[in-house]
Amino acid sequence: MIVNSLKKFCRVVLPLCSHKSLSTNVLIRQTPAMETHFIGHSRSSSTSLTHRKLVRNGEEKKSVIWLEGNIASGKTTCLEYFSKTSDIEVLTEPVSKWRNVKGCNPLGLMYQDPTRWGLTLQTYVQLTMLDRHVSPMSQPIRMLERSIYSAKYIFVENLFKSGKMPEVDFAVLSEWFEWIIKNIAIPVDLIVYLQTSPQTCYERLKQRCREEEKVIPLEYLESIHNLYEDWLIHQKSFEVPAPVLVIPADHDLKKMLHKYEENREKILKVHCS
Ligand SMILES: Nc1ncnc2c1ncn2[C@@H]1O[C@H](COP(=O)(O)OP(=O)(O)O)[C@@H](O)[C@H]1O
Ligand SMILES: Nc1ccn([C@H]2C[C@H](O)[C@@H](COP(=O)(O)O)O2)c(=O)n1
Repeated sequence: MIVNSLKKFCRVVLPLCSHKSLSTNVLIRQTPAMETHFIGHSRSSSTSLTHRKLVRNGEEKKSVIWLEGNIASGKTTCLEYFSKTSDIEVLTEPVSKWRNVKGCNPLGLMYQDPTRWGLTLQTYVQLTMLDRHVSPMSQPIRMLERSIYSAKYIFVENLFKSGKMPEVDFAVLSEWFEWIIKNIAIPVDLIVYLQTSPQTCYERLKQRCREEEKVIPLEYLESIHNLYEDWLIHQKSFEVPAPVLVIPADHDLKKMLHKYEENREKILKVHCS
């Protein structure tokens, strides 16, 4: 019955979108260490629904950029910076929902007991991120904090690989994820990866002092970091659905704001290409 409802939903949503595939091959341009660089888009995927531009019945083309990075790498701060630009809409992760769904806190529960609550949180993350991905765009460019892809390839994967998610929970989440990306258009034109050291994130996490995250050890951030590097830098773990722009992000705030400005054109060029 759920599958039928989703199929019905797709019949409504999918006609709003047209899919345009990129024909680029893997291209890694070598640059000096710590410089911003692009990593080309690999079409290793088995799905034909990757990399697409959202076109709504003859309206102008819209572009979607995902901002990816470790916990407390500075994604929200970066989005805040770009939110001041006209023509860009910024969607942050719905963390407030993850902390409060009908008075319950799945994020907090997950950190307290990942084996029991990992599935609960990640099911909700999957739903709320999907809602973000298919919501109508109000501007020509959308910058979205993370994605349904990183939820699965980084966070669910980490729970499972570290032995904290039962096999059956992982199997159910995986089937849901595969069904979603096969049947629902998830637009993306560019992935911006804020590349930080786990140590930097650890310090920023402590400084941010989110109650639920007080239990996070450095090793957790190291695991998330390694999964991100394998996915977006080495491109050896999972499908990468768009080209990747890597921005080294260990610098202080002032330098980072400067770097965002330096990269503005590269990021926004995606809309003209
Ligand atoms: N370049 C930076 N240098 C130092 N602190 C930073 C920098 N960028 C962000 N912060 C701080 O680090 C914490 C995490 O940043 P945030 O943007 O919330 O990360 P994320 O959204 O990736 O979790 C916040 O307290 C923020 O003010
Ligand atoms: N699929 C996900 C996505 C995020 N989280 C956690 C990680 C953080 O504690 C919090 C928000 O992340 P941030 O924006 O601060 O990087 O949500 C998760 O467990 N699973």
